[in-house]
Amino acid sequence: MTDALTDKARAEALVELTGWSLVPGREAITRTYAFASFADAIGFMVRAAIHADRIDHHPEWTNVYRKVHVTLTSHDIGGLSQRDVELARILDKLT
Ligand SMILES: C[C@H](O)[C@H](O)[C@H]1CNC2=NC(N)=NC(=O)C2=N1
Repeated sequence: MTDALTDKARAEALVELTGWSLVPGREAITRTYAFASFADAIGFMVRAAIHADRIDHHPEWTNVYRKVHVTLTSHDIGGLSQRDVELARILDKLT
């Protein structure tokens, strides 16, 4: 379990996490990744899934052809936590 981000930590995270934005009306952040091919998008999802499971924090996501839409929130606390920031950093590194 983890605590909700403070307003300051949330603002700092959004500055650092280029390409991520708050989901209107939700305690969640979102980013869309675009890949060169469907195979690249699925390859990303497979690698990301292994990392997500390792840190026990799991994305909400959908794939449409070459794109992967990711939403991160901490269901346990009904809000944003450092675990969302950690997973966002990991996903960004995988691309
Ligand atoms: C018991 C287990 O650690 C929790 O249910 C984890 C699993 N993965 C999770 N993933 C996400 N995104 N939010 C959670 O609150 C969460 N909780």
